[in-house]
Amino acid sequence: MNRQPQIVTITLNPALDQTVYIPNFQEGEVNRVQEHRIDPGGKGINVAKVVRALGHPACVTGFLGQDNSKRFHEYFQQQVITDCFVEVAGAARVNIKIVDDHSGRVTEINFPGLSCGGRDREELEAVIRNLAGEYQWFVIAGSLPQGAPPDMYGRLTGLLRQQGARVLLDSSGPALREGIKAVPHAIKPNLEELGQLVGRTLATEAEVKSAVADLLAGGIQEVIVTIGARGAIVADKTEMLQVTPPAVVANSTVGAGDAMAAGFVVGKIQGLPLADCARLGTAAATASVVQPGTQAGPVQEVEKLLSRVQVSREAVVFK
Ligand SMILES: Nc1ncnc2c1ncn2[C@@H]1O[C@H](COP(=O)(O)OP(=O)(O)OP(=O)(O)O)[C@@H](O)[C@H]1O
Ligand SMILES: O=P(O)(O)OC[C@@]1(O)O[C@H](CO)[C@@H](O)[C@@H]1O
Repeated sequence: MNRQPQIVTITLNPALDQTVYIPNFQEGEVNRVQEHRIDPGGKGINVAKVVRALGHPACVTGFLGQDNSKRFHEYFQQQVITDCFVEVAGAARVNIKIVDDHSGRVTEINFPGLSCGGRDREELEAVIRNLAGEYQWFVIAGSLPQGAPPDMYGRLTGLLRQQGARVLLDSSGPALREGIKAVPHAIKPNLEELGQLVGRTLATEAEVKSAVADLLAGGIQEVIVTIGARGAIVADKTEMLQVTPPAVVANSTVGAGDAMAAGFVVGKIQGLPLADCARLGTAAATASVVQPGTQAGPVQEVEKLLSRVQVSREAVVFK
């Protein structure tokens, strides 16, 4: 079988991200919205939009709710993203992202989202089995919909691995804990998610490195730990790198982690070494942070940022 180096992303619980800009947002007070926008999102969909912005083909699958699926289908058509979503009853959630442009703080309100049943899951597995025969890299990302068993990502990862595909898993809580039992090729937790996964607080560089080393020893090939504006630790069996983004004025940090995953996987399919995958991921993440709402940065911006990303074997993230 001649597999294409296309990236398929799996989003079981998509969202319309409603980003509201409120200067000096005050909890418990009346707050007035200055600007707002809505973007089709959910982690896997965000990964696909960045993959496309970087000039690579992307295919998306997962569940969409039939009551508002049109909005997503139209978006995929506009962005020239191959659309293999399975429709289920209901509507994708609307997640609220409150950006305080004075402090730069983002408050996220994420709803539980779609519900799926056994038939829905069977239909999706059939779609994914077909795609696995054709494509090589899969990014499974985000929370599980209601009704999905906690080991659903583990099951999908196992199915994809059996067919020789590579999986990057980006989730949190029980979905991530159960998912890694199927040993995905790579994972991309943020610092908090990594702490929850290993069951300990990770405050120092040594603590993070030891958690990463434990995961690599368990068979995961690449681990990316994102730490917001401070950057990321990116590791495989041979090296552990620290990557710092250039200082930028953030417009919305929502989806920055998804952009990092997208750039990293694009680097992998281009056959780049780990340091360059980390650099491309970080440049894509930084470019997305500058954009309003949950959007990809343009490829020209990513290219300009590449040389300003610092990749080091020394302690730069926790210095
Ligand atoms: N304020 C910022 N300025 C520059 N780069 C940033 C900023 N915030 C995040 N980044 C970049 O984005 C990457 C991912 O950020 P972060 O750790 O916030 O991801 P995340 O928590 O997984 O995000 P999400 O779940 O919203 O996608 C970081 O490693 C960094 O390179
Ligand atoms: O509730 P989940 O599935 O964990 O995260 C959903 C979400 O916050 O993740 C994306 C940013 O990474 C947003 O587009 C979306 O609203």
